[in-house]
Amino acid sequence: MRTIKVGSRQSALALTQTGHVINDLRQICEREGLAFDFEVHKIVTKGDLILDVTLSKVGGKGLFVKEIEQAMLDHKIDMAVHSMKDMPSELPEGLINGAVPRRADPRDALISNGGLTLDQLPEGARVGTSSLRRSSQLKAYRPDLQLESLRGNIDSRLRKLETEGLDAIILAAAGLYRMGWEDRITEYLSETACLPAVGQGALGIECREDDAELLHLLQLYNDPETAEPVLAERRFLSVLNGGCQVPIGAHAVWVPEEDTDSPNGQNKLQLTGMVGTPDGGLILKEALTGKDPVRLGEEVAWRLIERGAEQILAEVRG
Ligand SMILES: NCc1[nH]cc(CCC(=O)O)c1CC(=O)O
Repeated sequence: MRTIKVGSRQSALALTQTGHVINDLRQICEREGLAFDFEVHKIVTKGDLILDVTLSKVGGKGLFVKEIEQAMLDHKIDMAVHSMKDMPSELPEGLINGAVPRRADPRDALISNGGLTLDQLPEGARVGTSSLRRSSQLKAYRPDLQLESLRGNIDSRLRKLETEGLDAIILAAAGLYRMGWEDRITEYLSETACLPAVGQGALGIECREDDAELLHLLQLYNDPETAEPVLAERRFLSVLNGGCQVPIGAHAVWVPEEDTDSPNGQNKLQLTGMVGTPDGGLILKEALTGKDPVRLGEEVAWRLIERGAEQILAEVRG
């Protein structure tokens, strides 16, 4: 019996996600007759220590994962569960993404006081979000809204809806579901109003690339129907050299291929990508379909680059 040491951040969401994954893995082990046990090791990351600072000011990709990756390389832990949208596009030498489990709801959710939808919020309403992607798109959709910075873990963000006198906040639906707090959701935002972050709602499971035993288990947990769209989104992001601190969004879904004789209707991917200015004055959006997730991600990124995406991003990074 091997005990897999699972590293996790201490936030309620991270520990809950890690717990869900361990439950799933235990079930696979039972079904397949594999002898693994699991124990959680809590790790404090740089991102956790500066939760009250606007992330775009701190900069640096992978603020929440560096310490965890070092512990893995040092064999202090064997694997870690990450929110895909917090995972840097390039992993350090020696580590790989061993599985992408089935994706949860990728949409952003509005949590408002009094149950008002985005369209019903009063003129000049104060909406909390720390994400440039969300504020850019919301300002484009409703230029009258006052976007306020909102940082912290999702539990403290929900509290701030009351304590900071905000009219509404925006959070990822997936995080609320995993915490069992989906009853707080007032409205799921459409992709027209707010295209989600790359990888939103998906998890990634990182481990050492030479850990064949663990990789065998993780392969049984991988969901290709999630992994491929997420790969397209992540390729898109890395061509634009983005992270979660720039106003970039993307979402890929499976769509039926119209021009096929196959009775089952073979599927292809449809990727929508966006880059916006922080003030919402300009939102560039492109959607394409294709079979190869990597090429699709690149093509959507190139289309946006042709339309000036790199100038927008250069200004944001300024
Ligand atoms: N940036 C923090 C973060 N990372 C993952 C989630 C939610 C879960 C997910 O998107 O998978 C959140 C909170 C949020 O954006 O509301």
